[in-house]
Amino acid sequence: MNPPLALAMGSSSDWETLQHAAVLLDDFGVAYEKCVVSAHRMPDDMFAFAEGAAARGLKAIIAGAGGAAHLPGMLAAKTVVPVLGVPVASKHLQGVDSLYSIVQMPKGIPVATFAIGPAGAANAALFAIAMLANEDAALRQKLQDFRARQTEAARAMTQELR
Ligand SMILES: Nc1c(C(=O)O)ncn1[C@@H]1O[C@H](COP(=O)(O)O)[C@@H](O)[C@H]1O
Repeated sequence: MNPPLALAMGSSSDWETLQHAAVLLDDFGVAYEKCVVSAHRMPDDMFAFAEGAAARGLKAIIAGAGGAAHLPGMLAAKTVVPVLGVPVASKHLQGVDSLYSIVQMPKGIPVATFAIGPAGAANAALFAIAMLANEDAALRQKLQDFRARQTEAARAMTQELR
């Protein structure tokens, strides 16, 4: 069976950020493909990737990119598979450029946009898991268990103050 999710990124340098999504997907036992597919460095490959996404059975694409981050929007332009955009922190503008590039999509081609950096990558994975959980009761239970553990960990924080 083909994996339901893809992690796409503009450069291998984005993996440091996107791996925070991968770790969560691994923990939840959700399969994914991963690739570097830059919109401006390899546009033909990026088009082929996006055009084949639905036929490969992808249910969502988590796309991370930094700087002038065209990738999530360009993928969304070429497929109706939902694209979850992760702004990667950039060297000079700390990822504000990436965030604005991804979040400010003109009306008509949406990209769901997450926070800059590792937290955004992790939340994109959790969001994708929640989407898949709509059709998968076991996965929904895992997500609820994850939330319950997180709540317990947060409650335990008060004890740490003593
Ligand atoms: N934003 C994009 C795209 C794109 O949007 O197509 N392709 C590469 N990049 C970004 O360039 C940054 C620097 O890349 P290098 O580290 O390879 O120089 C990365 O964060 C990547 O996402």
